[in-house]
Amino acid sequence: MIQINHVSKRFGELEAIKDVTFSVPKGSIYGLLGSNGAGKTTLMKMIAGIYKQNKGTITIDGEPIFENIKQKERIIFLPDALYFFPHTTIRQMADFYRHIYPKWNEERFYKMQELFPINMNQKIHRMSKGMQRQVAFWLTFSAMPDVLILDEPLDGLDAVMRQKVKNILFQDVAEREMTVVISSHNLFEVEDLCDRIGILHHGSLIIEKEIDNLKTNIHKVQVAFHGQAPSSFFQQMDVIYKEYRGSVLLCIVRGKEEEIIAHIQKHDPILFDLLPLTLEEIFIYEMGGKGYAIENILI
Ligand SMILES: Nc1ncnc2c1ncn2[C@@H]1O[C@H](COP(=O)(O)OP(=O)(O)OP(=O)(O)O)[C@@H](O)[C@H]1O
Repeated sequence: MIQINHVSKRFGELEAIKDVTFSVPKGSIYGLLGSNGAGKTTLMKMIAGIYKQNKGTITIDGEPIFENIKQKERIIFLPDALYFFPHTTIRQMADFYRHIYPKWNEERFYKMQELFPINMNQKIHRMSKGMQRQVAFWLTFSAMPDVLILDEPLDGLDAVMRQKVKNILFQDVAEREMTVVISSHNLFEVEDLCDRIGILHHGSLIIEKEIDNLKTNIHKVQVAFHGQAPSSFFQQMDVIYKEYRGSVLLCIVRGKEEEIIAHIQKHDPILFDLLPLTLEEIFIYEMGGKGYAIENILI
């Protein structure tokens, strides 16, 4: 279990993370979302023990992580910009990982050659960006971390390789209860991978929910009336966005599905549809509610 408790982080005058609290249960996948510069990488670097928070506590299975070698041997942080030692081969990097990570699994490393079709004696710096990312996953999965922190993890991988990596990730979460934190701007991927998400905005956690719960409380409504929508239509409904497309009114509404349907039907619409939102749409409208400009992007 990763526990983040009232954590703040400053860079000089900038408060990059402001009083953030959440937890990630063992054996689950947590998606960290947010606009550019929201603080995702900073938070992940603190969870990985690379940065020290100015306030609050971060623990993994009850123990603080910063400068804790025993804990760090259980964690791997895969940054968006990968780093390998210059001129090393995959085999040489694997030998390095074997000394660093006590749970390194040499048998798994060899077995994964079938999944990552790259010669292990090839020099990594000569490989393409996507191949280097494959190597990073190959080494990471062979190191058998208990906690895996992934910053924009699947960038640069082709569709087949993305699926292979996701399968191993799911397998490690299900079979050995690996705990994963992922940050990504690809919300379709996050939706597919994560059990729970947190949205960061200007360093604060503005939403923190299970993906399934997130979707049950926000809906897209398409409705039309004879003439304009009656003013009472907007009362008693938590409309977070609205836009007219000709005579059709498109709204994003917070609330329970059955209550929204009952309210709308009371107003005798000539057309009415209630549609689910994708995670990408939820992200856009929730961010809109926090002052992030979203005009005319209803999809
Ligand atoms: N080492 C640092 N020194 C000073 N400021 C920093 C440092 N690292 C990050 N910041 C600042 O902290 C804020 C959060 O940055 P961070 O990289 O955590 O955002 P992010 O959510 O990962 O963004 P993106 O989605 O664009 O990658 C930004 O304003 C950034 O300029």
